[in-house]
Amino acid sequence: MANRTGELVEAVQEAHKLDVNALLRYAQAHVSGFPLSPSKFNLSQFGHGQSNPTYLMEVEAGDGTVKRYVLRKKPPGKLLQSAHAVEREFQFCGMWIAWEIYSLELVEYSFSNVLKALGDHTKVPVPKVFCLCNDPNVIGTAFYIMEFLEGRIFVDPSLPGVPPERRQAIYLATAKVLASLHSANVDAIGLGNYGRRDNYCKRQIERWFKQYLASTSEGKPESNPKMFELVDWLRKNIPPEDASGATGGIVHGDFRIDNVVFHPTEDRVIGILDWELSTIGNQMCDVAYSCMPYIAQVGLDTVELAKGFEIIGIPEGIPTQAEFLAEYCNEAGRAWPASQWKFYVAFSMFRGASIYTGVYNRWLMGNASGGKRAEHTGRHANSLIDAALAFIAKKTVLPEQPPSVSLGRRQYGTENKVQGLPEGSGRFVPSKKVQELRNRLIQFMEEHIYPMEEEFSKLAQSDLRWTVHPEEERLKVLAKKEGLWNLWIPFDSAARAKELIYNGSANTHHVNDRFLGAGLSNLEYGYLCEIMGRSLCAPQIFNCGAPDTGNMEVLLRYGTKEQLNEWLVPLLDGTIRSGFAMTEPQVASSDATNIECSIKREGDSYVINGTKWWTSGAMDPRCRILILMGKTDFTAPRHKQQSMILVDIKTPGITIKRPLTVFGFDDAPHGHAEVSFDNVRVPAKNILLGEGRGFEIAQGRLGPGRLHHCMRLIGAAERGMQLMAQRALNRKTFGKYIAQHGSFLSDIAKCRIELEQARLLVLEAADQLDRLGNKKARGTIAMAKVAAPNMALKVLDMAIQVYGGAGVSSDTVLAHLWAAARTLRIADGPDEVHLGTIAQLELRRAKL
Ligand SMILES: Cc1cc2nc3c(=O)[nH]c(=O)nc-3n(C[C@H](O)[C@H](O)[C@H](O)COP(=O)(O)OP(=O)(O)OC[C@H]3O[C@@H](n4cnc5c(N)ncnc54)[C@H](O)[C@@H]3O)c2cc1C
Repeated sequence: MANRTGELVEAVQEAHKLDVNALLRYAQAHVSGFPLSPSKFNLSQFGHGQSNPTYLMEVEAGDGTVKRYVLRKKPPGKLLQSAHAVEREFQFCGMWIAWEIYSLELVEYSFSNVLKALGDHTKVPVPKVFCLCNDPNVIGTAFYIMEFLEGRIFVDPSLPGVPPERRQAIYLATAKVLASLHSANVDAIGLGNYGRRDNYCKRQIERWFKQYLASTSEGKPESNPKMFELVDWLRKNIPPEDASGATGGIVHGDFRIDNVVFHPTEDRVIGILDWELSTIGNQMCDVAYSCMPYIAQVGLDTVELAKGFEIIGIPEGIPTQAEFLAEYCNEAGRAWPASQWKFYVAFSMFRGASIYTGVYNRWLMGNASGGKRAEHTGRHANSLIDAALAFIAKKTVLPEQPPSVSLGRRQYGTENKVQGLPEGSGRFVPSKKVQELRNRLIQFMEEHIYPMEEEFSKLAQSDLRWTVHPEEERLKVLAKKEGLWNLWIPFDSAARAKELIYNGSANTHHVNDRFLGAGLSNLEYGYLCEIMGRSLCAPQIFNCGAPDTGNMEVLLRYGTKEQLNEWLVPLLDGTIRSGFAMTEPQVASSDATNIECSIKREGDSYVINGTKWWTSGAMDPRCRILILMGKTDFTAPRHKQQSMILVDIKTPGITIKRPLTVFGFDDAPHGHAEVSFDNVRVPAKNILLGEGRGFEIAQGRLGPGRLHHCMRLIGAAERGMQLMAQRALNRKTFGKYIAQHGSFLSDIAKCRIELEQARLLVLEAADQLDRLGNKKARGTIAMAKVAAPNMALKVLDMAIQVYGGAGVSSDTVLAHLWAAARTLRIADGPDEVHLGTIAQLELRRAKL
């Protein structure tokens, strides 16, 4: 939830009280338009995020109008013994810390000049500064009075309570406004002498290291040898652009989302606050610092360093770090910083560690301005040093290139143009990279998969039906080798997996980058998934089958590191398979609030009781893990009763009761099982995300995973078209090839029209999913889910018709493809539910 700027105030703290009369006199003399004989004057203090005491001045003029101003002053705290040092307050990652700055004269309140220059000469949104008072005799310290901005401040970077699509807009607006600040021409606006552009980081490393040494000298907290290691690395890895000043310009110094004021209702920035640390320097430091929520979060009120979004999962709607950066780079015209990113992030953490050590030292001496809240800062400093070193040790910290399909569908830099659509191409034409993968996939299908279909089908109808054909495993190894493995993984999920699985895991010796797909967007995968859909046995050979992809996506998004290592790694490797157990025979499960399976906490375990059916994949001998949805609290609000939990299929109390059949097909060896759970006890740590989060996970799971069915249905229909045309060109009835009969020509043409319509809709849905996220794309996804199976059924039915008796037999793949397509009018959520979604959106639009 955002806080209104006017609601962030509280009574003035005792230590920050000031001479109100003196203040009023000064304001009347120096602030133009300030009421001269106010009937009321109220002073309150902002409680959040103010490095220096900041007050709201509310003045009621004689005519009853109320004017609001903001006053900001230096803190009253004790000065350090050094003649040059002054104590200031500074926030790092959302909380208060005290910060010492040497050489105050470098920045002595001259930031008000920056605000003025930016306000007068650029479009960078900054509050107007009305006056600056350097005379400590007025209210005890220097201060300035500026415009009060009525708007919203997002105190928590995870934006709780904000709808996902707005989270995206808020982050992108933040990236944009930082870019606009960094684009200001300092020479043209008279700030050329505000600081030095070159060697900023070099100077800062020495300054903060000196500070660290001063805070850890004899009789003070012990120094951490790892800090020396970190400094050594930083000194050796300063990017060349730092020396040249190529990335030099205005640096805000404390640029975070909660130092930005948003418009009261629109997701645009109306002001950047807290300019005390601004200077001229290397702007990439601002950029890295603004990305800290993705990497690590610390605060005075927390004992431990909290993990960043890239580790714990990015809240829905918030762009990935790469997307946020891509937006910034695009707007600021900056090169993609992949090769320097380690340095800038590590530098941010190093600076934080030095600051925290200083605060801790003062806390031990009894004069930290954060009071008791500063007691954990020593630990934070060491955690930051550890985090910085761990970050440096990572294999990759950013993709080599910015996301090819960014949130705004933009291209970043000329070198990336080749990744986009070829010149003059249409909207839905695959890029060269995708086209190349597609060709390889088609070749693989022709050489290895279609020829094996009959063989696989024979085994599936034999007594050995619930065993795996050895050729299937051999083809999986081949697909891995050819880079056609796990292509479904969206690039952002791959980045998270890399982070969580590869770094420091013991269980990854056999897993490498090949297991994380080809860095594709959902749209790009759409062109490939379609090809796999031409054969029922293909998706598994490429490790792209349902329900594994949906389950892997759940683990990628919501699993803990331990869960990922135990279950996701073997799933990505294709050595085990999984099931998703939600549907129950006794209740209408298209409305998942009906489900009755109970998940009850008992000590360190959860105990599961209930019956599930249509648990696809549970018959497979390789199936090891089920994601089960049940209720942890039958009394909670309707959508908070459900939870998801990981269940090892071998747990006592689980009985696979029977395989279900679809029009007689049991889909062996994969199968769809009825499964009973009788006092099944699983460790409490197996819960996903937490109790009551089941629906939230289901939303995440059902987006991309379910669109895969639509993509495959396009492929199934293409297979139908191809078989239909071949048959019609080769078989004669009543003296003519079927293809010469007028009715056939009309039918096949209509099938083609419907197929192309559905394909475009599916691609559009995938594209919207990439650009807008699950929620905003839901209308188009719902349309695709209705259109694709209905179209495929029509085309396959027509192909079956052309094949006559052979069509309804199992001698061709058509009957099985048709049966599978028919289930998807139900299994992927009944048509009626999707139609309901589409209709609701339509009516909502009409009401606007
Ligand atoms: C081949 C196959 C594989 C499956 N795999 C899995 C799996 O792996 N895991 C899993 O948990 N489940 C799976 N399912 C189950 C599937 O998700 C459910 O069948 C589906 O959600 C519908 O639930 P239900 O069968 O209880 O039908 P019900 O909820 O009883 O619905 C029956 C019918 O009611 C009507 N209806 C429902 N809602 C509305 C509405 N809002 N407006 C108008 N009419 C409505 C529709 O005609 C619908 O078909 C699979 C099903 C099949 C056929």
